[in-house]
Formats: sequence, C-alpha cells, structure tokens
Amino acid sequence: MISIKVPCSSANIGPGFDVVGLSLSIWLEVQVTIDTSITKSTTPLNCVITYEGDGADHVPLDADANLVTRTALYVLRCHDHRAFPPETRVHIINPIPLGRGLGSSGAAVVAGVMLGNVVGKLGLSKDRMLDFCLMIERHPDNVTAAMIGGFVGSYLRELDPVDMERKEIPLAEVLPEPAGGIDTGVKPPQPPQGIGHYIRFGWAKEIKAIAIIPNFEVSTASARAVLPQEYSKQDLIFNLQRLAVLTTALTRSPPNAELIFQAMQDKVHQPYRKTLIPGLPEILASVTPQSHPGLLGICLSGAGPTILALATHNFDHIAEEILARFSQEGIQCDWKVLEPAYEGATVAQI
Ligand SMILES: Nc1ncnc2c1ncn2[C@@H]1O[C@H](COP(=O)(O)OP(=O)(O)OP(=O)(O)O)[C@@H](O)[C@H]1O
Ligand SMILES: N[C@@H](CCO)C(=O)O
Repeated sequence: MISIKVPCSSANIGPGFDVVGLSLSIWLEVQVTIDTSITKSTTPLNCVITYEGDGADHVPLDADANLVTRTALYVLRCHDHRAFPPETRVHIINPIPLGRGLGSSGAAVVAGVMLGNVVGKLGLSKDRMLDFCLMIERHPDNVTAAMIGGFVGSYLRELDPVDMERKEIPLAEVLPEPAGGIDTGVKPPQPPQGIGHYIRFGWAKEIKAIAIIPNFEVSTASARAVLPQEYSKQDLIFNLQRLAVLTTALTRSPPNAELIFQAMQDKVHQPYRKTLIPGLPEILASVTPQSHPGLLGICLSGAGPTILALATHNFDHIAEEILARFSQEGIQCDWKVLEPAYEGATVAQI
C-alpha cells in the first residue's frame, strides 16, 4: 500500500496575505492500493473511495466529484490516462477540519496531485506538481507550504501572454464538473512550467502555534468576496513593512515578542473579515505579550475562522482567554498546540 501524507497549513500569518504559509502538524492521509487482479473494473473511473474523519457525512465519494480524486484525474488526463488504473482503492483519512482556515482544500489538492503522480507512474518533481496545484488553488500560500513544508513565502510568476492564458482558464475547465463517472474525452489545459516561485524561511524551534478552531465554517470563497478591490497606499505599506520584519523575526532565538506582535498586525484582510467572524477585532486584541507572557503574536489563520496564536509557553492560559471571548459570542471551539511540519508532503510504501 502507498501512503500519501500532506500537512495542514495556516496562510497569511497576519500581514502576508496570499504570500506566506506555515505547514502544521495535522496530516491528511491518502492510502492507495491497486488491485491488479481486477483488469476490468465496474466502478466508474476504476476508483473506489472510502473516507473517514472530518466531513465524512458529506464529502462526495465519486471519483469525479471528490476534490482529492478529481485533482488526480486532472493530472492523469494531462498525461493521456483517461481514468485510474483498474482497480484503484483510495482510502482518505482526514483529521483537518474543513473550511476553518487550516488549508484543508490545499492539502486535498496537494494529495490529489501526488495521487495522480503515483498511480500514473508519472515521475513528476515536487516543483512540477506544484504547477498542477496552482492551476486549481490559485493563491500559492497553502499549497506551497503543504507541498514543501515549514514556513514558506511564495509568489506567482508573471507569465508570458500564452502561458498566462493557460493559467487564467476558468477553474471549471481545469476540473470539469462531475459527469457521473463518464469520461467526457476533453483534454484539460496543461499547467505552464514554474508558475510559482517560493523560498523556505527558518523558524525558531521554540515557537509553537496554538490553533483555536471555532465550530463553524467560513468558505475561502466567501472570505475573499468581502475583500475590497483596491487598497490605500498607507495600508499596503503598513503590511509590507511588517511582513519584511516578520519573516526574519520568526527565525531568531530567543524570539522578540514585542517585535513579532507588532509585525503580525494586518490591514489588508482581517479588518474586512470581521463581518464573518463574530467578535474578531476584540479577539485579536484580547491577548498581548504583556497580558499573556509567552505569546508572540495572534492572527486569523488563512481565511478563518480559526485563530492562530504563536507562543513559546503558557499555551493553556492563552487559549483559555480566546475560548472565553468566542464563548461570549455563543461560539464553542476546539484547540490544539501544533508544530511546523517541516517535511511537507510525503509518499511512502507501507
Ligand atoms: N480531504 C478532502 N476530501 C475532499 N474534499 C475536501 C477535502 N478537504 C477539503 N475538501 C473540500 O474543500 C472545502 C474547504 O475548502 P476551503 O478553501 O473553503 O477551506 P479550507 O481550505 O479548509 O480553509 P483555508 O483555505 O482558509 O485554509 C471543503 O468544504 C471540501 O469541499
Ligand atoms: N490567503 C488566502 C488563504 C485562504 O486559503 C486567504 O486568506 O484568502
């Protein structure tokens, strides 16, 4: 059996909207077996899916509807494989909460690209696989962190006009709508080479991430829909100044809490997302390095609603304060202390 493991991730870390991501220690696992004794499968697209974990009651189990296998089919079809090899069994174990800002869709897309690469025996490098991920999830922060591992900064390369046209193809043409297991025969658009460029930053070993995960979902699409089309010069400079300091501040031991706390402030996405997350500004202001020693900084994780607090110690005390604030809004939360997942996405024979 082959096991594909992909970590969850927290995007933005305050000012780094669509730029930085941190992979963290909750892993989506996709277990794959191919039963070669079945040469003619009766299952649509030759793929049987089973699923356990978050979303088990509603995540689709049809190969052309499930995000993991649908992504794998995209990769396979770009390489002239019309379906999975008969008969592919895919067991998905997903502990990453869906729609909470911990990169569940990014992990599913990365796992899907790796699944296509494995079952199609395509031999793609991680960098080439990232191109496929970026045709589907078009902001690079979550997928790059999940694929590469650790604290990662990335940008989308400015492509020449022909490549740009390929990248800007509507998502529905990259991942065709489910066709009830029927192969529509359409060859999907190949990704241009090297869509995303990235760099892995260091990370001070004593910094952990407390994830406070509310019991409701905010879809990334709705959290992007509330953002403005234009920003003021002051707000962009505010974020750029902080991001430049933050990427190095988080590498230094011992971490400078004052510096990091200020460097994690943001004026590009968090202020606009307060309409979707009750009490967000108060929650982000509820803990400081002075009130809660050990705290380094606090932000919305990805598109939310999860709150990410970076800290060196005093995790319970910090989490309790944020849980109490959410509770005042009638919201219950789960919370976990997570560590960077340095390895990124892995494939192993087990
Ligand atoms: N393991 C999975 N299998 C199938 N579908 C998944 C899986 N993980 C995520 N998804 C799909 O992705 C959706 C969530 O994506 P969305 O981008 O809204 O949130 P997120 O990725 O959890 O958060 P963020 O992007 O803010 O970090 C789910 O509702 C589901 O449709
Ligand atoms: N940078 C993205 C991450 C969400 O996946 C956002 O905040 O919308």
